[in-house]
Amino acid sequence: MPIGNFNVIVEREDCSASLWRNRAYDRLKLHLAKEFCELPYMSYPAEAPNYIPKDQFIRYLDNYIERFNIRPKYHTEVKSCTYDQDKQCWFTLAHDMATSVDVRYTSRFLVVASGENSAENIPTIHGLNGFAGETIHSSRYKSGTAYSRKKVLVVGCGNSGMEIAYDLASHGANTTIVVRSPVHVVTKEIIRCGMTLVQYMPMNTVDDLLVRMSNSVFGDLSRHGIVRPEIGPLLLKAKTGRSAVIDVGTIGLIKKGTIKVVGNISTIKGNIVEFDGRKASTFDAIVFATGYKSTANTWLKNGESMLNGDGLPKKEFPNHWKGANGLYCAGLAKRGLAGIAMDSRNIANDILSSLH
Ligand SMILES: NC(=O)C1=CN([C@@H]2O[C@H](COP(=O)(O)OP(=O)(O)OC[C@H]3O[C@@H](n4cnc5c(N)ncnc54)[C@H](OP(=O)(O)O)[C@@H]3O)[C@@H](O)[C@H]2O)C=CC1
Ligand SMILES: O=C(O)C(=O)Cc1c[nH]c2ccccc12
Repeated sequence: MPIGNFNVIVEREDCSASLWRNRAYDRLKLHLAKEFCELPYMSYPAEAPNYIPKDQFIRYLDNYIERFNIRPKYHTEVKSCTYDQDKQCWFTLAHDMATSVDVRYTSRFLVVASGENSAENIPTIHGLNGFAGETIHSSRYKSGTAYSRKKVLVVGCGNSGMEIAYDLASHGANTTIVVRSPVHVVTKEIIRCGMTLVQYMPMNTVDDLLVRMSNSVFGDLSRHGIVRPEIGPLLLKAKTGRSAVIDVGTIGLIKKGTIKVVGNISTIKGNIVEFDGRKASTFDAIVFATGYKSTANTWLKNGESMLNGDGLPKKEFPNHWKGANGLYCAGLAKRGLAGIAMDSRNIANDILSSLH
């Protein structure tokens, strides 16, 4: 039956908790099909330190759904989720983008797993509206090919900014990156080691080790404008949600002078960007690798028991993952991969116990 812009509504009762728990995966695969294959770490030259062949990554995803018997619902966008007090269930309106069909799900449980990294966050910067060049958020960045020989400023030195800066420089862009705060640069082996050890040892002991190992790999980067935070990488993640950055080759290019590091932007005038404590430069393009916002509050209609207006949990960790009426959230506590794993276990156990 036609409703608004949509063509057909299909009634379905088979929505399981796992389907919603895996909404993030669903989105990932959708992106993969359309865009991911062109993202920086897929397009690195094969000799780059962390190069992952595209087919290997896709194989990993396929193995994952097979191993856990997940049936992802691809190309589907959730429009709204509302709790129906009378029927005591969650009512979800979704849109199948492949067929332009609307699908209605009813479920006893609803798990919000749409992530902290949902909508682009672009900061307010004086003069940005009048910037004469191109501006793009990291979420829409695909490859450095189009930026060859251009002067590009990357704003933000999280994992996105550092990867994109490497990709731009590898494609011959004259690349500068804004590093405004202290950051922990690590290797993927070091962070993996830390995530394993912290399951058995105190966090500060592990953090000490991670900082020592990282310093021995990268040396003191302060003369290049990169300073370590006072607290270790794992505690920083737990306290502030800020991730360590896995180097993909960017640090080598910074040391060589191929990628330049600058401090915070103070103002933009035409195509001239001025920085704190440093003279201004002109740029052809600015890539905003300035992070994301949750958007769960836009489609979750009566989730006040769990989320605030920013689409993040109201309750403090570790009690953030459960709302009222079978509502849960996984991966919204800014606790990284370990936090997501913890949420998933709590939610699965809670659902299991309420089914008995
Ligand atoms: N290969 C991987 O594993 C990858 C993982 N990720 C993950 O995805 C998530 C999102 O990452 P990402 O997109 O990098 O976003 P992040 O939120 O991690 O980083 C945003 C960066 O932008 C900076 N920033 C924000 N506003 C400004 C501003 N006005 N001026 C200057 N700098 C600013 C922040 O600095 P400040 O700290 O000062 O606020 C921070 O360095 C993270 O968890 C990350 O670890 C992302 C890419 C690849
Ligand atoms: O779990 C997190 O988010 C962490 O901060 C540790 C971590 C796991 N995988 C990563 C990839 C890039 C940077 C940090 C991590």
